[in-house]
Amino acid sequence: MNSILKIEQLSHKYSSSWAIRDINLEINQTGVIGLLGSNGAGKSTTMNILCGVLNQTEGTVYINGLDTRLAPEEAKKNIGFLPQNPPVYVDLTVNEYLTYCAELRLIEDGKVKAAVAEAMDRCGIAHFKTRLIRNLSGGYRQRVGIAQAIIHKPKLVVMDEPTNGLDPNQLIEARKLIKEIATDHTVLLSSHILSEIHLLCREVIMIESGRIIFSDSMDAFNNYVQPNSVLVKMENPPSAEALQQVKGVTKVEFLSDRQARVYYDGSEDITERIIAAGVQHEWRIREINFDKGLLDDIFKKLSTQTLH
Ligand SMILES: Nc1ncnc2c1ncn2[C@@H]1O[C@H](COP(=O)(O)OP(=O)(O)OP(=O)(O)O)[C@@H](O)[C@H]1O
Repeated sequence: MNSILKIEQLSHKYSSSWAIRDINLEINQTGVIGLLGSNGAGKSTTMNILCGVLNQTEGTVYINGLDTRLAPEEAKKNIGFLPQNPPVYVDLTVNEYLTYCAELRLIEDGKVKAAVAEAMDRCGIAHFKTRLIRNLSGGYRQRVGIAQAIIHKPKLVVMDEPTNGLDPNQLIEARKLIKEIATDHTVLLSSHILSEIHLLCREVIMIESGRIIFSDSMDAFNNYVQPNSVLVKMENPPSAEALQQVKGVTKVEFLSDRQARVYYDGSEDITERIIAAGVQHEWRIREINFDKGLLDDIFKKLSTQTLH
């Protein structure tokens, strides 16, 4: 059977410098696969090549066994793409825009209506079908972007930083939708936020300076990386001493009035414990994330090794 995605020795050069170098990978299953890398690591370049938006300098991409250079139209039937800034036409209604996308995807005339209805249903936007896209919130626009990416039922759905810029509620909804989409599609999703990849992905591919430095399951990644701090945002924060009373917490640093970096002893249930204490003492916790600063340490650690 053909792999859903196979990349061989992919490299790309913009004018004089290489943005990605010798990327090799193969994906055979549904689920969410994370492409994790800091800004400028080469995520968008890789995704743009996969989706045929950019022509690679060297190497080959196969989608469902089809070489994207030799059979671009056929290969593209198997890909849906949600770019970093989706080209959503704001003067069209949701229904008009998705109908247009379905036609672009060469869905047969008689099947367009049903395809649009199914994509809207799946993305929870059917009730907004006659609304102009300009009048939708960021979260709903993002859903329209996801709907266009799945309208032709591609095997592979590529999403470039899909949760960027969403507020906490929209984030929760977007994650739920992406996980649901991944039950019968392969979703390749990029992010520079480790906690995002942690929450969403079955497998993780880390890219740094245009090269893959780690590629394995999330479990393998978790065994490898031991985060030891979380960032906690609170509306009504306690003193550092009070936070330090939570079992497992080893040190607390306030980064601003309402945000603390909380170091802990590696306990898996540290977030639950902080939340329970927060509820009990009314700290009004708004967000808890594994410390993003940590990513740099992981990159440093991995960059000095050859893990594939
Ligand atoms: N059109 C371009 N012309 C020249 N260099 C580019 C161009 N696009 C990207 N680059 C460079 O290629 C490298 C990889 O960029 P890319 O956008 O793929 O990274 P990224 O991981 O997606 O980062 P970000 O999250 O910031 O989008 C960077 O050094 C970037 O400056």
